[in-house]
Amino acid sequence: MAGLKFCNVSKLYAGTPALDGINAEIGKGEFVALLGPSGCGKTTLLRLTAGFEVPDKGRVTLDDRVLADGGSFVPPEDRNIGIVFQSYALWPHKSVAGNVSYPLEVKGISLSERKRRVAEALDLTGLTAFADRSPAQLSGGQRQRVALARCLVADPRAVLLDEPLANLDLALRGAMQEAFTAFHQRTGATMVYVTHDQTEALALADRVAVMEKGRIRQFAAPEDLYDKPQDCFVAGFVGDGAVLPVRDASAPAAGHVRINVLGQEIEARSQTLTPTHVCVRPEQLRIDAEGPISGRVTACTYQGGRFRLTLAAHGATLITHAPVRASIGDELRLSLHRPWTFCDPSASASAPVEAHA
Ligand SMILES: Nc1ncnc2c1ncn2[C@@H]1O[C@H](COP(=O)(O)OP(=O)(O)OP(=O)(O)O)[C@@H](O)[C@H]1O
Repeated sequence: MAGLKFCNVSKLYAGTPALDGINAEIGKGEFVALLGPSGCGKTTLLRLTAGFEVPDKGRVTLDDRVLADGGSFVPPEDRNIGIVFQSYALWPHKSVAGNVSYPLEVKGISLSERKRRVAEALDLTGLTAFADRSPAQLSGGQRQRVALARCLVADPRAVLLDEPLANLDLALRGAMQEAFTAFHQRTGATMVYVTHDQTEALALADRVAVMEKGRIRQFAAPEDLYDKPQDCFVAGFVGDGAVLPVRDASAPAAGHVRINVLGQEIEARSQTLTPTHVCVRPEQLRIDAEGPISGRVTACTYQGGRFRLTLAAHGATLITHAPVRASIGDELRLSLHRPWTFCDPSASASAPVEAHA
């Protein structure tokens, strides 16, 4: 399996950029998720990789083979890239084995070789027992696994997955996420997975590219996106919590700053000496009878094993977790523990941003 590289790739629709100068490298065998709000360009980047779209600018390479670059363009059928769609796209009149075998028949592979490769793909996707069933006799998750097996049987150099779990219910999505992870570990395939569901992206991928308005805002491991977001968009889009402007930063030691936030001077983590914002995750804001910050509960929702509290404090909206239910209007004391700061001069210096739940 090969690595994918995007150099300064742009795509315009009617003069409006759907992709705007994408630079990214996806390593051989890496599982990468493209995450972002609707319309940010995730599907366009995937379609461009598959060869269904031609970039207006830039170069796409797979394992050092140029797929698209100015005048040169490799058509989809010659890229050897597998694609799994949300809609499964199975042949209804063919059996599971027949569906999986089809790409090999088209390539003129011999019957014995086809049988061997189909058996291997069915085994990898846990479908051996369903080989003779028709797609109509399968659940949604099983159909999606047939689509995955059919894509893999051709031994693609990379696998692209476009919101493959969007049509499944929550329980099945969880089971399929585990199936994808197990599958990736067994095959070592290079996988690019499009989703607007951050839980799915953070759970599955080695690295996540967070996109907004046709650009990649940050491309990092899930834990780094959550713990060390580089700008207000990523801090607000990934994970829960609040993003607040900071004042009067000073740097006592490398990796640390003292900042003024919520009326307190506190120590925060930082890679910059001049932070403009702080990202406060719920676990960094603790209910603490001795805490210096006062907050009023404005919402309380049960999240299974804990309550999520929304609080108004110093003109900002904060999020924390509590083991017991709180009432709207309760006044709580809070303390803040080593949040992460970053420099994002393009964001408004005074407007607090509430992160996504
Ligand atoms: N064929 C097209 N013609 C014109 N505009 C398009 C076309 N395809 C996509 N766009 C526009 O390009 C932008 C990026 O679309 P894209 O489908 O890549 O977004 P996305 O991040 O995949 O969104 P979603 O999560 O809703 O699928 C959007 O503004 C969209 O309206």
